[in-house]
Amino acid sequence: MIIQDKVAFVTGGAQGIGRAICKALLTKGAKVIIADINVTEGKSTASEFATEYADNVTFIECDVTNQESVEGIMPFFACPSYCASKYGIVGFTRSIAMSPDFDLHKVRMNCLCPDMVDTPMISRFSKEGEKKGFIIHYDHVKDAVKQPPLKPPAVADVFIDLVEDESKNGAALLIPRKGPPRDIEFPVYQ
Ligand SMILES: NC(=O)C1=CN([C@@H]2O[C@H](COP(=O)(O)OP(=O)(O)OC[C@H]3O[C@@H](n4cnc5c(N)ncnc54)[C@H](O)[C@@H]3O)[C@@H](O)[C@H]2O)C=CC1
Ligand SMILES: CCCCCC(=O)/C=C/C=C\C/C=C\C/C=C\CCCC(=O)O
Repeated sequence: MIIQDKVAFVTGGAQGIGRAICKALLTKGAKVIIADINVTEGKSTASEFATEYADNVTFIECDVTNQESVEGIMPFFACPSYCASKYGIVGFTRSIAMSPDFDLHKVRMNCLCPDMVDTPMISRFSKEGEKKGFIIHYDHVKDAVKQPPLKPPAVADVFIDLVEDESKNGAALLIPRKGPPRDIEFPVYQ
């Protein structure tokens, strides 16, 4: 798909991975709606981008859930409920992608499954995060957390590739901390 002049609705676009995706889309000439539950951060991000991209960016308040993760394909003992919600998104995405309605709407459904990304969210992988109930068994996970995380623009680059590649529908793309992104291969059940 050619991104220039398309309208993109980016949920969670005020900060972190969503913000990097907004920036990548604006760079490609899209008109971007930053949709986020955090009005202060959303307005601030929109006005910052508007200095360079003027009328191509706008903010609206919006409450939605949920974006995909590596935890949608691999179990993780430190946050089982979070992990379960991510498995759910993979199943939902692949189910919609194979719908017979696809021939009518032609909307492709794919998901990105990044490993840990350097955003405010990863502060939850800490002793403090454990005290607040975001994770459990911090002492068993802290070494994994020490490896350098991905940077949000690296995830946004893979997102742009996925949007531009019209051959992809129902894909789940793993973005590891080391090495190139790759398609997850799912077992075929007949
Ligand atoms: N940071 C990481 O290591 C990874 C994050 N993810 C997933 O990617 C997504 C984004 O994560 P980050 O950018 O790290 O998080 P973040 O916490 O930095 O940013 C999340 C953004 O979403 C907004 N938001 C939260 N709840 C919302 C709702 N109900 N409706 C609309 N907007 C809402 C927040 O206000 C914030 O602007 C999350 O679903 C996260 O689980 C996936 C893999 C790795
Ligand atoms: C090695 C771990 C790879 C982790 C990839 C990932 O998805 C990173 C997530 C970062 C933080 C998640 C930590 C805890 C999640 C627990 C609760 C989430 C609550 C959701 C919310 O809306 O607040």
